[in-house]
Amino acid sequence: MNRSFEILDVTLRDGSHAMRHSFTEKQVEETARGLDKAGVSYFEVSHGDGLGGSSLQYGFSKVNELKLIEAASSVCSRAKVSVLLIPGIGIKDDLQDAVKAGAKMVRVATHVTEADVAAQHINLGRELGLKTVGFLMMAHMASTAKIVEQAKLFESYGAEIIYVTDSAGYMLPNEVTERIKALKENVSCEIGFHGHNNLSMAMANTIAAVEAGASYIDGSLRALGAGSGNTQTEVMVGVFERLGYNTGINLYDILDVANDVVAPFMQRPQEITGSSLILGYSGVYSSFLLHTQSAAQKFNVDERDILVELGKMKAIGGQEDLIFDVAQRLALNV
Ligand SMILES: C[C@H](O)CC(=O)C(=O)O
Ligand SMILES: [Mn+2]
Repeated sequence: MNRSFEILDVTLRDGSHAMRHSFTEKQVEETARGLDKAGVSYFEVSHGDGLGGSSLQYGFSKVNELKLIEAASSVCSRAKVSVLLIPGIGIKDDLQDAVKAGAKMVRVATHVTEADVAAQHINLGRELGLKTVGFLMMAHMASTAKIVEQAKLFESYGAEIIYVTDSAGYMLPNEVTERIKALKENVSCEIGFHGHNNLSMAMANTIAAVEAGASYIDGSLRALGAGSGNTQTEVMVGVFERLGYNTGINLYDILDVANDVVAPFMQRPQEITGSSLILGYSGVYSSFLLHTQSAAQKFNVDERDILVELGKMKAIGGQEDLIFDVAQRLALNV
């Protein structure tokens, strides 16, 4: 039986945020081997902020991501490695190097209103023969009409799949349904959805996305990802089987890699805490969580106040330095 949709696992990329970008080759190799055995078709490996993300602004990687991509690719017999690239953070050379290391898919990620910065990278993805995806981040910050407009740009550049990305874990199922349906009606690419669980909506939103026609869905093992984490891959396999879909993934095998490989290296349980809930409530980029915790500690202010303020300012990915500015202002009461 053909798969009803593809589950794309992002443990080794979104999980990099939760791991403070400290993945080792051994962790990556063992996770990749397990994902491959379980029947996952695509999984992502990069710094949490994509190729070239290792920096003072985002956090330095313990191990160069090209080595991690190589390690993952070397143990896969069926699964293909995807990489994330934010234009300007990652450059064309990074993508070419990632292909040499074994990448077979690129997801070119932009803020939801900035698809126009992705043309060159999407073109390059196609030229290199990669499965090429446009990934619209912080999708809650734009109207459905705007998302359709931006998706049409991605499509015109050659993207084969377009993602609605709930980076802040802010969206509710009806909002996901509306956006995915509109994309299905207005572009001919396949549609994907990437969720975060800050308001405990990741699974409900994922079901809404699939029922509205999404054919690529992101998840991570043990939910390892930014903020409260992503839709949990192994739980998705169970839930969608119960709903009558064919995920093509073996439930016991995916449980084994989640529990025997990923759980032991997690730095903390992936739960909804006060601060990670506020990310969703205020519409703040999930990967701001750990930076906010560091800033709150440094300036002795409440993490939640920083996040609420960032939400009001409509801060977006790439503005991580604002977190420290806000914490300092709160500390000085100015
Ligand atoms: C660079 C981001 O972490 C991409 C992502 O996973 C999201 O926006 O969510
Ligand atoms: Mn994410």
